[in-house]
Amino acid sequence: MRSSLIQIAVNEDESVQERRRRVASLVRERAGAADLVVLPELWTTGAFAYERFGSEAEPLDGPTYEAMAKAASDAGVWLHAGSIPERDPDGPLYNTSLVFSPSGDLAAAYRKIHRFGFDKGEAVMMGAGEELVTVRLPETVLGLGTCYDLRFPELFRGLVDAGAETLVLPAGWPERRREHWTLLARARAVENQAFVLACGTAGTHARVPQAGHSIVVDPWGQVLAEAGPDEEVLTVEFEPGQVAQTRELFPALKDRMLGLAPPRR
Ligand SMILES: O=C(O)CCC(=O)C(=O)O
Repeated sequence: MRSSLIQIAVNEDESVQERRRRVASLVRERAGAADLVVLPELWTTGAFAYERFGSEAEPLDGPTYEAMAKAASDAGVWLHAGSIPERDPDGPLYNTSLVFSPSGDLAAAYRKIHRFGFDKGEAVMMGAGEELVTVRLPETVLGLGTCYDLRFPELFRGLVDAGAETLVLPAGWPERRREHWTLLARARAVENQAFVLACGTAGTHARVPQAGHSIVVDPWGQVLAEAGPDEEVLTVEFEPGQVAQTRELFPALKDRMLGLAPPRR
């Protein structure tokens, strides 16, 4: 299976409309070169451009949905289109990822569960998703997470319990915590014996330099490919059957001890 992670530069000198057009053509260029294309988190606004979340929020089937559905079908690829600031007509904003099939149909939408910012930004401006989401492709089952979710291993265990073999994580991870990004991506791959495809952004927005360094890790924790700091298309070929092989040869997931009693005092 071939996958391309499109590490987009999100800078403030490009309008949302221009970036949407540019990204759609980058996706189209993957026709024949990838089965699955992955984009980063909140690439229309930038993950740290909190002040633009409200003004640039879209309904689920808004302009980014339309452009990405068409790009997926033009290219004939599965497209994890990263995430958008979603405006729910009856509720708050959400940080919502969209996955399209090669015919341009929406295969899944995932609302980010762990919101970043503690007492500001996304954590106060957006609602929290409540549902784990997996997507069955012909070659593998995707499990979806977004950026800050990477810090919460129980989410990925939940996805593995639901059948996930390839964990896909769009992000807008900042440069100042890049070491955590690489370490946690590898940790999630090793502990879940799953592929991790983690696609970040490049550039600087809201004065926050982005880490780039999108990364693909195999179920043994080996880094198959890693991007540099700038805009880049990272393409990797991997063997989805390696998940079952790893889980059979080294069946640590079967040794989980669930429901442990709490300490007595
Ligand atoms: O956890 C981190 O260090 C970064 C998370 C983040 O930037 C996000 O979720 O948008």
